[in-house]
Amino acid sequence: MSSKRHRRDVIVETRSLSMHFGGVRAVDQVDFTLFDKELRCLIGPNGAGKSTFFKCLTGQLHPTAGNVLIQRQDTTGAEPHEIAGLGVGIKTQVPNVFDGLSVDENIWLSARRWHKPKRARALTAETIERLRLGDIRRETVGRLAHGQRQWVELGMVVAADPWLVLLDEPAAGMTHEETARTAELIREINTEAALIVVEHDMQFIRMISSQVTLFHEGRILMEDTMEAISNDKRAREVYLGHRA
Ligand SMILES: Nc1ncnc2c1ncn2[C@@H]1O[C@H](COP(=O)(O)OP(=O)(O)OP(=O)(O)O)[C@@H](O)[C@H]1O
Repeated sequence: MSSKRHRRDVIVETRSLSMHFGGVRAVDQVDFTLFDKELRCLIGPNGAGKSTFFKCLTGQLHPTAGNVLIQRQDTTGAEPHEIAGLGVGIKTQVPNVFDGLSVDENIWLSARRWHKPKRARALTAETIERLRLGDIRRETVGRLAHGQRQWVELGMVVAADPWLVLLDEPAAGMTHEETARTAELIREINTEAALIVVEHDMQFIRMISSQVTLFHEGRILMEDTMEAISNDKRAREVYLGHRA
């Protein structure tokens, strides 16, 4: 990680970011700011625009208008591999593992994509330990349970040694225990990197106790702690009423 960055540096910014699909304003003039080492969850009811916003950050979608800046660099319209090349770890909802390879091999490939062999080996060992994947390191990923596969994917993100991590629903389909373990992993990753996490599971958000950005109809309705959002009448109406 760069030693030039400080905790209060703005590392992700969107300016009037919009993504329209025909007449649907999925994301509508969103101004968003993330500081270094922050852990931020994006929540909102179905169709609020969280995933679309996330995809504009990762380069999966190219916005209709406005700008995305990552470390003050304008990345509007960049491709996902270009964003990853800045040292950003991305986990999308679409699985990104090699089913026929072992856990070790998957993680090594990810580390080796960005680092020289010696550093890649060290990062692989470190990641296996950090994510407690030691017991399954030689297993073929295609044979793992859903939760374990998700952790291998998280491992692949971590193995690249990113300074910013973007995760789309990392706890989707997990049991309560797996969700708790994933929350623990995310807090651990946050000791070294900033994160933006799109998530539905409010229990999970409470477990990671992050700042939350609440989306509604393509816009940011509120930014605060989960507790403050739970206590806000309007936020409850648009979101929590359906879920809490
Ligand atoms: N590729 C697309 N083409 C057309 N409309 C889309 C497309 N992707 C998203 N939308 C629309 O944009 C709006 C925002 O969708 P988005 O998936 O970003 O919401 P979300 O907050 O992530 O919802 P969910 O929690 O259901 O995933 C919705 O009205 C959706 O139908």
